[in-house]
Amino acid sequence: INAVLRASKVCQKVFQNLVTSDTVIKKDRSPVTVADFSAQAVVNKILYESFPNDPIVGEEESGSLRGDSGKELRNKVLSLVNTVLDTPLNDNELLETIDRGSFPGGSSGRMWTLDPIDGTMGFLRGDQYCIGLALIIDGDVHLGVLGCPNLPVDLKVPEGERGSLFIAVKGQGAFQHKFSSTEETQICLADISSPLAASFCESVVAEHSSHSDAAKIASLLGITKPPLRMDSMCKYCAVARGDADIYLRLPVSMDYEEKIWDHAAGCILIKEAGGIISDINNKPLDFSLGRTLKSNKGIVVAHSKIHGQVIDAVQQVILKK
Ligand SMILES: Nc1ncnc2c1ncn2[C@@H]1O[C@H](COP(=O)(O)O)[C@@H](O)[C@H]1OP(=O)(O)O
Ligand SMILES: [Mg+2]
Ligand SMILES: [Mg+2]
Ligand SMILES: [Mg+2]
Repeated sequence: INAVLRASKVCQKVFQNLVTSDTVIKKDRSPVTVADFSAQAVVNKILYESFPNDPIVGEEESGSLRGDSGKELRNKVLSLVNTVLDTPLNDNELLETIDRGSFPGGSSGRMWTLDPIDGTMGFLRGDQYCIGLALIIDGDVHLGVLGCPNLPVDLKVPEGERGSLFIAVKGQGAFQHKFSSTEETQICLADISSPLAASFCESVVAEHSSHSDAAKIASLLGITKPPLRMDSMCKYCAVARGDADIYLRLPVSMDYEEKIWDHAAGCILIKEAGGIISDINNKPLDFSLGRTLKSNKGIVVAHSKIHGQVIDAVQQVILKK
């Protein structure tokens, strides 16, 4: 929790200092690059202090921070990281710390998986993004922490306080608290018995999840509410606390392999909040095969009472293609 909150703070600082309307209009990704590396360094360093022997499957690697060509970026990252760490890092320690995330994954032992910023498009727009961390033991997710700096504490009060943290521990339930307090409330999916009344959420970016297939599935299920479009793993958080009932991630290209850091923390959050998570073929997500979910395609999340009906509709639409 400490690691995710400090990484969230780093991302917020980057946004305040570096992201201007100019960077967004020019589609300049440099602020998010600084934030990606800084957040991964912060989480990896804090994990190392408590669990020096645990390997980490992290999204980023230090290549573009090395040498003369990486000096400017490296210096930006280093000074940012050292504003939130208790013991400062030097150049070499920074690179080593980031590259502690290079573990290839697999089916045995303990490992962490980290997405230092999920939802880069949302980050740059000032919308939703997430720092996602999960502990996997023998291929099974045991713990997930998701930091959502821009997610309203209550989605029904969109102008209210932002900054929501989500925690799930296997067998212990799912919880939310505000960034500004440590008081936890238990969360669960909205109770729903028919897809007719459901609302669904999906990616903002249509290249990540087919909006047209989702519209057909919604129509088959009789869903009339418009989709809640949101970047990042915040979609898992929204469904887990009942802001929406279904999360559809429908493959656009058949060769894309989902990454484990994009789903591990969300997966346990959904299960502990009483939901079902599978791929589009109703197969459980398999986190034991390396850095990607190579045996799965897409994601379907829903309350256990309607997940089967959602899968039937997904199958009808996908098979027809
Ligand atoms: N073709 C794709 N299909 C599904 N997800 C993708 C695809 N390309 C990239 N992504 C990943 O989708 C995530 C964002 O999802 P969302 O749109 O729901 O916010 C990112 O982690 C991004 O990975 P990457 O970091 O490699 O760009
Ligand atoms: Mg991601
Ligand atoms: Mg990322
Ligand atoms: Mg990325």
